Amino acid sequence: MSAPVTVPGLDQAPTAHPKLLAWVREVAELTRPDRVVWCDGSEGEWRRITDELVDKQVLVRLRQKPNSFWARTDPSDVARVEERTFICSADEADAGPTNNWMAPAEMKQVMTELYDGSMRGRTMYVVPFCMGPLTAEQPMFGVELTDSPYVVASMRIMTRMGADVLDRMGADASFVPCLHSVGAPLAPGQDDVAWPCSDTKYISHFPDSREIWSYGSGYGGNSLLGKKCFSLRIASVMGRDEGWLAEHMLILKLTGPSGQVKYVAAAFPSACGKTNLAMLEPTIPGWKVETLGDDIAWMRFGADGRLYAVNPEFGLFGVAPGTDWKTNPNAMRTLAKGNSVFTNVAMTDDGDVWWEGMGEPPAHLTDWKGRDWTPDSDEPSSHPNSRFCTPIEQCPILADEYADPRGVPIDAILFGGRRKTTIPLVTEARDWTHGVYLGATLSSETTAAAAGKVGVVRRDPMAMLPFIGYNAGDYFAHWIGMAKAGDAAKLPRIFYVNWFRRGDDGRFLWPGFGENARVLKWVVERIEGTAAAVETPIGRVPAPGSLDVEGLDLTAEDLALALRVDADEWRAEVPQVVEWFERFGDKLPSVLWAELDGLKARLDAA
Ligand SMILES: Nc1nc2c(ncn2[C@@H]2O[C@H](COP(=O)(O)OP(=O)(O)OP(=O)(O)O)[C@@H](O)[C@H]2O)c(=O)[nH]1
Ligand SMILES: O=C([O-])CC(=O)C(=O)O
Ligand SMILES: [Mn+2]
Repeated sequence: MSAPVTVPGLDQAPTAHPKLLAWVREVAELTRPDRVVWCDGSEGEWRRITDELVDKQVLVRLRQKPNSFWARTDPSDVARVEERTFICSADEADAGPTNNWMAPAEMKQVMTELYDGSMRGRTMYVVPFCMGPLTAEQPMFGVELTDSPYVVASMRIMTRMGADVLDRMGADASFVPCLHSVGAPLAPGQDDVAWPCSDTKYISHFPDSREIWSYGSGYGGNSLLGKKCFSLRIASVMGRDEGWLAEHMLILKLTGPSGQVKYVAAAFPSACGKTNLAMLEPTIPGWKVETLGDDIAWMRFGADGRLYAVNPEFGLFGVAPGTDWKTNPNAMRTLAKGNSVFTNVAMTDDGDVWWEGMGEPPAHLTDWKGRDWTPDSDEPSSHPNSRFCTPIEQCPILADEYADPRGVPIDAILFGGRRKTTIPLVTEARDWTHGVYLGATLSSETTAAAAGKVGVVRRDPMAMLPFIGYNAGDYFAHWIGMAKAGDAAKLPRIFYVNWFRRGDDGRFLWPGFGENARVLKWVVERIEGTAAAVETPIGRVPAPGSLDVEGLDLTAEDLALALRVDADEWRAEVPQVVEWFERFGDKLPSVLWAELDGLKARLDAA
């Protein structure tokens, strides 16, 4: 046991919450920071922290965007580390076959040794935050203790953070304790590096006690603990226990030409198009999209039996490359307002940001590793997982309902992945169970959003593979069971989309982006019963002529290829699904095996 210590700031707590006070003291005594700062989320605090980061050359102030900054990480610390992410449930079976597991006591012992003195020479910030509106009946509080001022600045953008939260917490609200250290203590007089981190990394979750311990990485998904760690991994466990869903989904509001409004949630794996769809500018006249969320949806049934979704986040943490005035003008408008942090993109000579996909590159840039870059350089100027972090309230098409703690009633759920072959542009599930089957067997090619090989097809159920905080077999059963909790007639309809199918020559068959509004239109017309579909072994696809392609520059052949259901390709998929399902043993709901049997029978008859 460490003796009680005096740490400047530790006792200046603007709260009387005994549990919070005790925990902050305990962590300070373990990690030994030079001082403790209780964050109030104010403008002045933001200025102090960003000024200090600019002084230390961790951030560069952008001259072309107001109150915005350029950050470069250590080249080794650029993405989520799934290999180092752990679900430490008391019972190993509760983590299931898709998660890394270690016993909670063992993990705590390992990490306590790592945290011992890990904040020496640094400031420990206390960041009180709330996921979802503070006006919710039961606000979802978290407190992150971190030795990274970059994390504090980013948390202020991504969450509702600061004094209001602490006030609302009072003296007894429960909160999720989130401990984060970059794992790079400084000896007296030792110079700091621009991006401290450690080769040893652990992103650990304790679902039984609802705690998060993160060590060694400063990168977004590993360090902004309100996001993937709390709002998906821990919240999915809360949802299992309390009868709701925490999902990796965007939320959008779609208004059609006759004024009809539909709310759509869509789950695509990381770097597979959520932010783009959430901010879509429809190419078809009379249709309008408004944004509610671009990454996470918490969904629960309302008293009226409908499924309501809330976006727990306060900012956008979007993939930079590919974002441009043509593909996502609303993101560009959001960023133009400033107040943003850009990480691992390139900087122009006049102090703006640049990344691949923005059109003609300038003659000279500073690349994400800080080197001179010209169009002749061998490597891209920006890391493929470089990100913008920007306030969602700056989004010019943010829907009014965003701030409503009741959320919006979801009419359709889309599942989607990145597949070069096999998966058609859009398929409608026959019913809820079939929809859950489509989600449970979702597959996608891996992207740069996680460390590891890119382009490998893997199953990514509901786009939640790296984010389900418990046994995925139980998670499927939870999804199936949701049908009973709600009003069956009012359940969202489920669809499966793929914007990424390619021709033999490697080009995308479907133009995507704003043109995806045409698929949304078909979805709405299916719900309203006005669009035709054909039954296929895998589900319902648009009948010829039912997908609006008027004015679209797309050959009939490419459209047919994008929509095609090829029985041979699907027969090849079946053994992969069998192998996938077998991993869950008797945890897999038998209705999913029955769905697979049905598919096999239909393919045999095809
Ligand atoms: N071809 C094609 N590419 C797309 C489409 N939508 C998005 N992309 C590209 O896919 C990449 C990722 O898109 P995002 O919208 O940022 O993906 P995301 O799902 O929000 O990613 P995370 O923030 O990691 O969860 C970007 O490079 C986009 O340009 C589309 O409809 N067609
Ligand atoms: O979590 C992150 O670091 C970024 C992100 O949104 C994802 O990878 O899905
Ligand atoms: Mn995104």
